[in-house]
Amino acid sequence: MEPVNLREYETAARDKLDPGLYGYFAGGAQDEVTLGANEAAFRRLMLVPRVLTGAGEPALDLTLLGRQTSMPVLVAPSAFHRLAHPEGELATGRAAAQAGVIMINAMLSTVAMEDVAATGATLWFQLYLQPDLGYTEQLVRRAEAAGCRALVITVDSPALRTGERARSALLDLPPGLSCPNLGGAGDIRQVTLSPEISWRHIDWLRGVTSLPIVLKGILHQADAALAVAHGADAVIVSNHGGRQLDTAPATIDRLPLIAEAVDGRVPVLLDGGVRRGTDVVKALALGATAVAIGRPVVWGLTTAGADGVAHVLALLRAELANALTLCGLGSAGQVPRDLVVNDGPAAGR
Ligand SMILES: Cc1cc2nc3c(=O)[nH]c(=O)nc-3n(C[C@H](O)[C@H](O)[C@H](O)COP(=O)(O)O)c2cc1C
Ligand SMILES: CCCCCCC(=O)C(=O)O
Repeated sequence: MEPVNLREYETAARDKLDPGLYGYFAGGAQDEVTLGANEAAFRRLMLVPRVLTGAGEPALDLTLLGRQTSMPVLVAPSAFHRLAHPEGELATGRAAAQAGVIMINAMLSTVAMEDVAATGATLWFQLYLQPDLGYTEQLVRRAEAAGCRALVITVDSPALRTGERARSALLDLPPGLSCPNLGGAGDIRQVTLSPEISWRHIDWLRGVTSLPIVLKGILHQADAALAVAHGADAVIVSNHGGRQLDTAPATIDRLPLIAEAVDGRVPVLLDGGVRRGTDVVKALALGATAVAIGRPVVWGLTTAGADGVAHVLALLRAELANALTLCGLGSAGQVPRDLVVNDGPAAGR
């Protein structure tokens, strides 16, 4: 039977995947405290609807960094889509194009960015800044030439996590799979996650490209303010889906402070644990312009390729529209702060 929500897509994908691969996609760092916290924090928040507003069918579309998108949901960057489905990121790109949403293509994509761009999806390119600036600049130029519309710099990864589930499968891709964005042999070992990367590198990047720069992995309000001061065009509140620093806080809990620090100067995006349309509404109420989803896209891809990803996006769109309507709202762009109260079952009342 076809899955009817994003959680059912995870079950369907788990049933199809080799257990080690499922562990890589589903897992988080160490004790997976952050992984669990992302979803738990959404469940703690409750929505207080308004009634008799006559709002009509809700509008979901918006303009993000100069590009039209059909709803405030993006495809988060995730590596190695060909581990999930033979067509890999090509299938994901087709689904994103069909849904009219932005796809953030990972540096560690198993399909070249040019080929993903050819699907017609609006692409942003995710990059781990490399200490070798010449190499980094080559990647930037390639992303510009491929028509990527923004660079998403992952800033939560000065090192790779330790253990356990999410670390498996990482270093050796099966024969025939590589990361063509890296050039050469496309070997993951060509990527350095370096603790030497700093704001100086963001300044350097700002000087070499006119593409919008998005910093992904912001959790502290002071870093959000620094991001704006260093010329970032957007920030993504993210803990890498609980896959990097374990016991980092849930993203939705950090969002209000970050939105306050940014104060409307650039869009604030969020990822981590978004599984329902109501989660999207909560993030919009707490100051996000849009959200991104990581694992649900991989589950859709595993289950049914491009059709599965398209269905995941369609389900979330329908849930979002329904949640807005039930809240008495006519637009995803105008979700009031007082819609959300921190009053859920886990709050101990
Ligand atoms: C299998 C997998 C691979 C990922 N690969 C990357 C990556 O290459 N670069 C990156 O910035 N984030 C990566 N992420 C993190 C996602 O971009 C995103 O922050 C996270 O998945 C959001 O949480 P969610 O999965 O709960 O939606 C990855 C996440 C997963 C699950
Ligand atoms: C050497 C870089 C490994 C990054 C792996 C991709 C990723 O971000 C993940 O969470 O997995």
